[in-house]
Amino acid sequence: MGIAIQTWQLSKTYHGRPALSAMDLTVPSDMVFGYLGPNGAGKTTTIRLLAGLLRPSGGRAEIGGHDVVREREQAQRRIGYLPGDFAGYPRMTAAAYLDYLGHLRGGPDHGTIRALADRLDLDLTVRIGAMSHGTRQKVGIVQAFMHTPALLVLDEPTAGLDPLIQREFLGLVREARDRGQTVFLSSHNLYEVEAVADMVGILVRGRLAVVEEVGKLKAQAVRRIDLTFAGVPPDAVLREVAAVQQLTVTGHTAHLVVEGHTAELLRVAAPYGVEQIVTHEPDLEDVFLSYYDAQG
Ligand SMILES: Nc1ncnc2c1ncn2[C@@H]1O[C@H](COP(=O)(O)OP(=O)(O)OP(=O)(O)O)[C@@H](O)[C@H]1O
Repeated sequence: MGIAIQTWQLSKTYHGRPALSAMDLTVPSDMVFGYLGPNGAGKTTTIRLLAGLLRPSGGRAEIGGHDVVREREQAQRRIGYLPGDFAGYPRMTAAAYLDYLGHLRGGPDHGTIRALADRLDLDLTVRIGAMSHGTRQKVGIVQAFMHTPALLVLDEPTAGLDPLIQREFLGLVREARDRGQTVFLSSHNLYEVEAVADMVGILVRGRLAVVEEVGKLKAQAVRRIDLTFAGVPPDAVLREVAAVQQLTVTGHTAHLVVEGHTAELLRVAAPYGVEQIVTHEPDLEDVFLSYYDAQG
C-alpha cells in the first residue's frame, strides 16, 4: 500500500497565532480519510496547505511523494480539490466552466462530466452565478472528480446538499476508493464520516488529537445494553464485570453502560436466564465529544 499524504511537523501561523501545530500525519492510499474537528480547528488551513494554496510556516507535506511547495505542480496534478467556498466563474454555464477546466487539465472527458452531473441531478446548462449554494456545490464536486485524480481533497463537500444528493455523493466517494483513489474529506457531519471513512483524524485547536481506524474507535466507544432476565436482574454480579460503567434496574431489565468488549458481561449474565438483549450501537459522536472535551 502506498502513501497518499504525508506531513512532517506541518504548521501554519496567522499573525503569530497558530492555526495548525506541528502535524505529523500519514494517510495511506486507497482509503477514505475523514478529517474532523470543531469550527476553527484548522481543517481548512490543513487542506489549503495540502492543495498548495498556502505556504507552511513550518514543516512540510508531500502528496504522492511530491513536496507541496518545492514540487507544487506535480503535487497539484495528483489532486482533485473542492474548496469549502467553491464559487466557479459566475458568468459561465456549468458546462462551459467544466469544459474550460477540462482543457486546462489536458482535455475534458465529457462522458464522465455528464455521468457525474446525472448522478448529482445537476443541470449543466445553467449559469453558475444563477445557481443556489447547493447547486453550485454540485459543480464543485464534478470538477473535483471529473479527471479521476489519485487523491481527492474535499473541504466540507456535503455542505448545502440535500439528503438524497448527499447519499449519492457518498456513493461516489466509495466508488472512488474502490477504484484505488484516495479521499481526504473534512467534515462536521459525523454521520457521513461514519458512513464512508476507513480512518479518521480528529483535529482540536490546531492539534491532531487522534488518528484511528473507524472500527477501532467504535470498539472503544461506550455503548448501552439492556438485558432482560426471567427474574430479578443479578445487579451485584453484573457490577463486578470490569467493562460495566453504569447500571440501573427497572423491573426485570438491567440497563447497562459498557465500555469496551461485552463478551465477559454476556458470559456472566447467561446463567441467570437472559431473555432479551438489546444493544444500542455506539455512534462516534460520544467518542468525538470525549476527545473534544479532553483537549478543551
Ligand atoms: N487568513 C486568515 N487570517 C487569520 N486567521 C485565520 C485565517 N484563516 C484562518 N484563520 C484562523 O485560523 C484558525 C483555523 O481556521 P480554519 O478555517 O482552518 O478552521 P476550520 O477547522 O476549517 O474551521 P471551520 O470548520 O469553521 O471552517 C481559526 O482560528 C481561524 O480564525
